[in-house]
Amino acid sequence: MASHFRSAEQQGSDGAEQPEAVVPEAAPQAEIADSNDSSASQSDPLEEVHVVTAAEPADPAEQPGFTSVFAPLADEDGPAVSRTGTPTVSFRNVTLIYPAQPNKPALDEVGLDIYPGEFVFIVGHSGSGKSSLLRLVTRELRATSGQVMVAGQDLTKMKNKKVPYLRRQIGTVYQDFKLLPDKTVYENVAFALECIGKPRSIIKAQVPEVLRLVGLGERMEHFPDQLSGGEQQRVSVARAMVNRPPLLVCDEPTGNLDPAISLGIMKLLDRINRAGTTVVMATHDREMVDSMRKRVIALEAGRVVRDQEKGGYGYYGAL
Ligand SMILES: Nc1ncnc2c1ncn2[C@@H]1O[C@H](COP(=O)(O)OP(=O)(O)OP(=O)(O)O)[C@@H](O)[C@H]1O
Repeated sequence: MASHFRSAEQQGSDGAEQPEAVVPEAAPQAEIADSNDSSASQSDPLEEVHVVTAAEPADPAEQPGFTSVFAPLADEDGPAVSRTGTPTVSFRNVTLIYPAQPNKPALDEVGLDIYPGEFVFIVGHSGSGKSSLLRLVTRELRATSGQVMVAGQDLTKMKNKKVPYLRRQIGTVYQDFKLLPDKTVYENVAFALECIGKPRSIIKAQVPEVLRLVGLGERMEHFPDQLSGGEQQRVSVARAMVNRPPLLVCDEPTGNLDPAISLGIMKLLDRINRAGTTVVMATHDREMVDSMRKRVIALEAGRVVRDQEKGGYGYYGAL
């Protein structure tokens, strides 16, 4: 599968590098809000392929040849992912040490490759390093040593000013949804596109489409506090996917949801993956991991202790 990523080097303008800072826990979604980013151009090849224009009929999904970020629901196994070409995510001897814990690496010499189209669960005890690993992928954090590559770009060397361009190619979904409470469902999703300078016509076409696809077509004018937890998580999935990112990073997306609702979210993420998006998900949800039979990477004390095709939640010590 070809990579849909664009090089951050091609996207940013040159200039003096900004001082490096550890980006706070806050939302990568908010990081999309790069108001100085004038290069959210319509000549973006990724977006030209996928964009739904206002001139199209009300339901583009009914048009011949329409391709969505969501594949049809399917019971059979998805297509095998060939692990060739440039990995979407590649870690080489990655160590991460938080200043507050200098003697205890959060990640310790981690090596892994995740290829385009894969669906990978990251599992492990609390504190094993799952969130830290994901935060390296989104460049919320920089590795202390080693190399983190995302779509061939070396994030350990990437200048801060290029990070927003990386982030707009990575959808993120979190346990706590991170919705803006004073914005409607529609506005929450539209905001992600507004922040990267999308024209209003594109926003008006694309936001209702993605909300219909997550089953919230009738809830667009509701506010987050009028929705159930599962519905709020659907909004955050819609927000993550509205710009068709090739990589979706999820940190405990079902952590606040009951099992039945979690299943619906997982089916949604599975459809997104089957439509070609690489999904990397940290989770404690044993039942979900066991039922999905996807690739499982297990961490223990910051080290990879298991990397298994069609794995189960398992026991972290087992190799
Ligand atoms: N900001 C921080 N400062 C110092 N240490 C941190 C920080 N964030 C995480 N850690 C430490 O890094 C290690 C890995 O934490 P991390 O949050 O990545 O684990 P996790 O597997 O995601 O845990 P959980 O399942 O509870 O979310 C832990 O020892 C944790 O205490």
